[in-house]
Amino acid sequence: MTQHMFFFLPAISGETAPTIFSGDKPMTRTLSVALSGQDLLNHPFLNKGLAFSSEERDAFELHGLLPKAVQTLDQQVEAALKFLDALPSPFARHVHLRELQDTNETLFYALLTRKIDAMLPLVYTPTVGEACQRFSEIWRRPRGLFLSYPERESMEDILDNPAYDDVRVIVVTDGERILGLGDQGAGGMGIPIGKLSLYTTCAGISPDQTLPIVLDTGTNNQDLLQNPAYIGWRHERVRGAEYDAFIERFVTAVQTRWPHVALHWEDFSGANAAPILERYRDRLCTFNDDIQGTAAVTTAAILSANAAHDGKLKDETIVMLGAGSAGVGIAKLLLQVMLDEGASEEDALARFYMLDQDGLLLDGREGLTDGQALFARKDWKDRPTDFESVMRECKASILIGVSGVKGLFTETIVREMSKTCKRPIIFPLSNPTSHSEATPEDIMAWSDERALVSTGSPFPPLDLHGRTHRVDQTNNAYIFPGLGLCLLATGATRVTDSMFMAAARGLASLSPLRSNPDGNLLPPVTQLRKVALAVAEAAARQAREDGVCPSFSDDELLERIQSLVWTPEYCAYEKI
Ligand SMILES: NC(=O)c1ccc[n+]([C@@H]2O[C@H](COP(=O)([O-])OP(=O)(O)OC[C@H]3O[C@@H](n4cnc5c(N)ncnc54)[C@H](O)[C@@H]3O)[C@@H](O)[C@H]2O)c1
Ligand SMILES: O=C(O)C[C@H](O)C(=O)O
Ligand SMILES: [Mn+2]
Repeated sequence: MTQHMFFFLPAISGETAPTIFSGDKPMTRTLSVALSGQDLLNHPFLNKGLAFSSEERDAFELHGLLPKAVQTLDQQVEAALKFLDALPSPFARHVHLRELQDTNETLFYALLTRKIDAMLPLVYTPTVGEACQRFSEIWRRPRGLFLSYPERESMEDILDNPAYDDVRVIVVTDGERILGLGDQGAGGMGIPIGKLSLYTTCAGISPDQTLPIVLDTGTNNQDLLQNPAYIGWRHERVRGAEYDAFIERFVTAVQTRWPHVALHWEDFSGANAAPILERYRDRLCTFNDDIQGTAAVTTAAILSANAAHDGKLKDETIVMLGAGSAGVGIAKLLLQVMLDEGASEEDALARFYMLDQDGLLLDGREGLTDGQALFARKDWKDRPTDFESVMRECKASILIGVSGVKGLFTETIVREMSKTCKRPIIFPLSNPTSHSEATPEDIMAWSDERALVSTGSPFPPLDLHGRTHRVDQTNNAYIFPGLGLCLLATGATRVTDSMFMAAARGLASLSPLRSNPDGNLLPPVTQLRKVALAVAEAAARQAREDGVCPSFSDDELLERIQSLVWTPEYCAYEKI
């Protein structure tokens, strides 16, 4: 494995990680590089393809290996876009983009940053879902780490590789709950790769500081177990004490290897996500994106809707369809907003109706988690608990879908809600597109175009009152890149819930609806870079307030955030 082949600028101060570029514009600078020939071309972070100048081709023994033409990054981007355009499907485009990522990261990120609205659905939701399902077909070369249960004794040695010395942020999954697509085993690797490419695209975190990890603890997906081409550990999932010990060993190994790393958990099952977060959140700098990131973006969208008509959340009635990681996470943050607005806990809790696949959560139901028990109704004895009946009786003003099940927001449900609510807020947040609780088009038709709609996956724009209206994507992609940037910039030792609240308020402050009554709840994905910086700044101030990072001045915080931002541009190379 190659290692230490390039030098970085010194850290600006304290524990800030080394960066290659400073500020939002790349500095014209020269990088000292030790690799040459095939090794240099095979290094995705250093490879420039045809953009190596003729002097560099002399110095790095590239003549003959490259065809004669010399191209600029702009020309490469144009050529790549043309090629992508001609491919037959989003899946084919995803596969090609992944290949670009593994061969020339600068070009890959130049494409993503310049064409984020077109690229996001290809490298991320929804196409990444299909990529996880078909991961065994498309696996080509190593990226990130597969830490499998049978190889647990070697985990520390695997992490010890000097190639990972600069890692500052890890996204880890065990692949058990991939979007709404269930258990994808080792194929779940698509998700950490996709999430981390957004850390770089949106927040400018240098790709060499990121590490995607799959904890391969088996799979209960029978199709995968029976597929001779399956790339993962062909074994049923490890459970109970053995699973917990494996997670414990992983966290300890990570903490020993990188004491200041930010550890992001993603797409664990509902049964494991919250307990893991509770176990480790006071031990290291860690968060669960499905619980906390989702809560923050949803809260931001709802705060934006409320602000538009001077409403208060404590006066809304919320139905949450889905009582797992996302459902409980969102409800807890919304509850905090109501408490901040001055509601009593009792009054605030009375505003929530949370349902799962067995209907309304009722006090005393067996098997409720602590999070679910908090929202279980005490006042619903002997009444029907199915979704339709609850909707008929509770007069909801906000309906959130995090069930992972397509089509649950039926015409009856939406019409019922629209009877008693002038501007129903309806968010089918389940991913990917095929698992959305309803389409925006249907919701608008069934609500006489009165609903405020937002989805988890991207949907095409709507034609509303003769105008084109962008569909908001309430996806945690609006939060985690900026939060990660905050953690790296501040060196925060812990991630507090109030940092997610601050992130939500920071994002809500950018809502187009604030200045335009017909505007969207959230800024467009083309502004995700700006969003990440705003989220990072808001969360960083809160981290300081919460005492989980040094008490930097506002200027220092901003400088530390901005100094981390890596921009995908080539720099000149000189031979060491
Ligand atoms: N938009 C976003 O940013 C975002 C973020 C996180 C999760 N999600 C989506 O939310 C969904 C759930 O994720 P999660 O992490 O909470 O999963 P989870 O497995 O922890 O929870 C799923 C919940 O849905 C319930 N459910 C299943 N079938 C149901 C039915 N027919 N009716 C009512 N409830 C039903 C389950 O009982 C469970 O409570 C997934 O589709 C995921 O893609 C979206
Ligand atoms: O991955 C996404 O698009 C959002 C979310 O984390 C999910 O699990 O659906
Ligand atoms: Mn997720």
